[in-house]
Amino acid sequence: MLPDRSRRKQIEQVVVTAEQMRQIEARIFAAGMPVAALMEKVGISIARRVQTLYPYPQVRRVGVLVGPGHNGGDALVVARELHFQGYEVLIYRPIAKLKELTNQHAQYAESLGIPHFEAIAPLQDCDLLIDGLFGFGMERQITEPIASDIHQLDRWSMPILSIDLPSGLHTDTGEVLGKAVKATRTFCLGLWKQGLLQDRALEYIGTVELIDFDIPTADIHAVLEAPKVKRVTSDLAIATLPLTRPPVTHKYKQGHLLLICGSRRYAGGALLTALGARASGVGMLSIAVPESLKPLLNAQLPEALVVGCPETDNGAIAQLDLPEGTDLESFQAIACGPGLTLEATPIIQGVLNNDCPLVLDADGLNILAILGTQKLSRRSSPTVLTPHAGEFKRLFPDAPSPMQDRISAVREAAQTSKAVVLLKGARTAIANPSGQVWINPESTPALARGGSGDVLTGLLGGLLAQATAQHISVDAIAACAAWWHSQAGILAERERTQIGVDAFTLTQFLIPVLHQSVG
Ligand SMILES: NC(=O)C1=CN([C@@H]2O[C@H](COP(=O)(O)OP(=O)(O)OC[C@H]3O[C@@H](n4cnc5c(N)ncnc54)[C@H](O)[C@@H]3O)[C@@H](O)[C@H]2O)[C@@H](O)CC1
Ligand SMILES: Nc1ncnc2c1ncn2[C@@H]1O[C@H](COP(=O)(O)OP(=O)(O)O)[C@@H](O)[C@H]1O
Ligand SMILES: [K+]
Repeated sequence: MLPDRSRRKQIEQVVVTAEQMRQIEARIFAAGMPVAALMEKVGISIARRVQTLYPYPQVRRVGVLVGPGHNGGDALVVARELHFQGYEVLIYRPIAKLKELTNQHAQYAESLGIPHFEAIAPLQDCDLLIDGLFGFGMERQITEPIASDIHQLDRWSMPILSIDLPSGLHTDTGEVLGKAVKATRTFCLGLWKQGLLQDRALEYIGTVELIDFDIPTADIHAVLEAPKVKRVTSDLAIATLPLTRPPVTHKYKQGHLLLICGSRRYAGGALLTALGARASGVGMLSIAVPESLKPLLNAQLPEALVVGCPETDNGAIAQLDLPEGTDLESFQAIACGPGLTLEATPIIQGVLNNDCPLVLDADGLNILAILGTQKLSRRSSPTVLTPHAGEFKRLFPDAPSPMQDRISAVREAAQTSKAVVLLKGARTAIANPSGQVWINPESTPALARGGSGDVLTGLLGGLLAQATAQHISVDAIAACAAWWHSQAGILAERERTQIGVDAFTLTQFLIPVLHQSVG
């Protein structure tokens, strides 16, 4: 058995579907753990957290929503424990027929004199609600009268704590099955459920915390074969980032990145991409921009080698004019796209035909959507695509919608294109061509702001150049870039409020957040 801290770090990275959770639990029960004992353990852990967060007598009246399955059973254990701690507990039990174990707990709660109701109205004056209607056994749409009762909760203002998942959310896709509870906090049980990491679930889940119930890691490994879905925790990201250098090295051993970005019309995008790249610590930074942008870039990034390129009439890059003796394969990575405009199509064709690890974003993706993603499978070096949902749809019209199950969408896109795909959003998801998925579990809507994606492209390009030099996998480094970028947004928000995080400010928080995280 692993020491507790290291085990906890590992399980925080694991993400499961309902089916995988069922299989893991089945192994635990087959090994001899009684179902009732596990329910007791889980229920008591939740009751303790409730007491810490909402202590008696500041909070007195607690309503407990009880469904027919084991989610309801957990809720009844919580109800009983809170009753013994002095809280006034009221139970809402809309479905009379309960699973056997749940029924036993219901009978015992009755024998203790805890009142129960079929209707929701008697719970109106509660200070707090515990939602144990449905967990990962939720299998069909919620129907009346429960749907209307949940609708009623939206009009009340007390906090709601959901057990395992907000009732009504699909465990894997985060879809609302008819109607769902909007939780203030979710106590996710044992392992992270995939649905809690989908953008569309975020409105429902509130703050999520994992209630560990000591699932043996051997049972997790036995069920979860690669490819897996992983949460990019801080521990995972910091362990992967190329943060230390050998004592004897030089700039070209620390990665040489070429950025190709900007046009006369979109000068700022080039600057933000370059500032993102600077923060990555890349050994050498070359930036190809239209000739007219060269003074701006030189003034802001004195350390970079700025290559001014001939321009089209509209101020886009007409051709790459790299220095004597340099070609596209001289770099450890190329990142291109922000601000290029569609006039830069020949430039994108050129980089696609070269064998250098490549990040494509913004207009790079819009041009690729016209050229077709089939081109990528002919590349022998890795390609990373960083679309937001709109770009994703243009690139992968046949993949599942990125507005719905983002994990299936990004996985299918990576498998068909043979690229690493980083689907931007509130919970950015990254997939590699073998089907491994990473999800960035923490971010802030402060990042929903023009230019913040450009910063990510530069940061990722710089990390990719270093990863190539240090043999770190491309998907892992893309996941690290998403983590670093959003952590910088979170720190910037803390210091400057949610509306204070413009993209330039974001670049100024990349190093401070790393400094804070590494300690
Ligand atoms: N299996 C275990 O022993 C453990 C389970 N735990 C809890 O058990 C939960 C899973 O339990 P279950 O598998 O019993 O499933 P749930 O309690 O999530 O719900 C399944 C029950 O709801 C019914 N149902 C599903 N969708 C419905 C709908 N739309 N309308 C009306 N009824 C519907 C099903 O027929 C079944 O009776 C977890 O989420 C967790 O809370 C925890 O206690 C840890 C241990
Ligand atoms: N609601 C949100 N919560 C967290 N992060 C977000 C949210 N919306 C956008 N982001 C992040 O902000 C960035 C926006 O990138 P992008 O859409 O390319 O913008 P731009 O092209 O203007 O730079 C992405 O990294 C994305 O993940
Ligand atoms: K629930």
